[in-house]
Amino acid sequence: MTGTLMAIRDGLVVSCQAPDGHPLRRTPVIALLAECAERGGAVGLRVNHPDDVRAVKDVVRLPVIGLTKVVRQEGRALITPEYGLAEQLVAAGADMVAVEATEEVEALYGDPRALVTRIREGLGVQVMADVSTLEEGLRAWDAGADVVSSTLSGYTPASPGAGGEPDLDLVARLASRGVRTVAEGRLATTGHVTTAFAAGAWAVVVGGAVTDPLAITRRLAAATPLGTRR
Ligand SMILES: CC(=O)N[C@H](C=O)[C@@H](O)[C@H](O)[C@H](O)COP(=O)(O)O
Repeated sequence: MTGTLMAIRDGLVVSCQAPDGHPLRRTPVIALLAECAERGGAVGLRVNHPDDVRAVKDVVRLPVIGLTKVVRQEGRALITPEYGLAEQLVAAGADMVAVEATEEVEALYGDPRALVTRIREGLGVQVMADVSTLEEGLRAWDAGADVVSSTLSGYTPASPGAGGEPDLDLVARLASRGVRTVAEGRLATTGHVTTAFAAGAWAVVVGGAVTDPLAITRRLAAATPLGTRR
């Protein structure tokens, strides 16, 4: 095994993203977040959209897991549901591509396992399959995904939210079935990180807890006497 998978093994990947409408939603800002992550000891980055991938690759040497979120009128955004999007990410310099392998995406775009195979073979990059349940993870792994990530647990109808906590139980269940598994989604403390690795994680991905000062401020402000009275 080579490439990005080996580079991120046992390490921290920082997801450098900001949604539309967020004050940090500017490509140069995303590149600055990536630089902070690199200096802080991250071993990889997760970046949304070819423009941001290109800007980040210009300033850091870390491997980049690229994805493109497809925003829908209703419901959450889907993660790289089409081959053309993966092609653009790789052209922009992505070292690995993250695609969603959920029941939801299957209903709208067809079997994500075919997409996993097509990207691996057609673009020659490793694929991270973002899933929300054990079944989705096992299917993606059987289809040849290089690594499966718990990214979407808590965000699909098939996976009720875990009360704001990361779904490390899913990580443990996938890992115990021999699936190379990344712990991602709502990791916010060093305890989450160590528990994830104890559960068998290959790597961890942390986003908002590192890169979202708006959310961090909201959380801390809510704990003040003023915040609790609101
Ligand atoms: C659900 C979804 O679309 N997750 C996205 C996937 O790329 C990102 O918005 C998250 O920031 C990322 O998964 C890291 O998670 P957290 O920010 O909770 O550490």
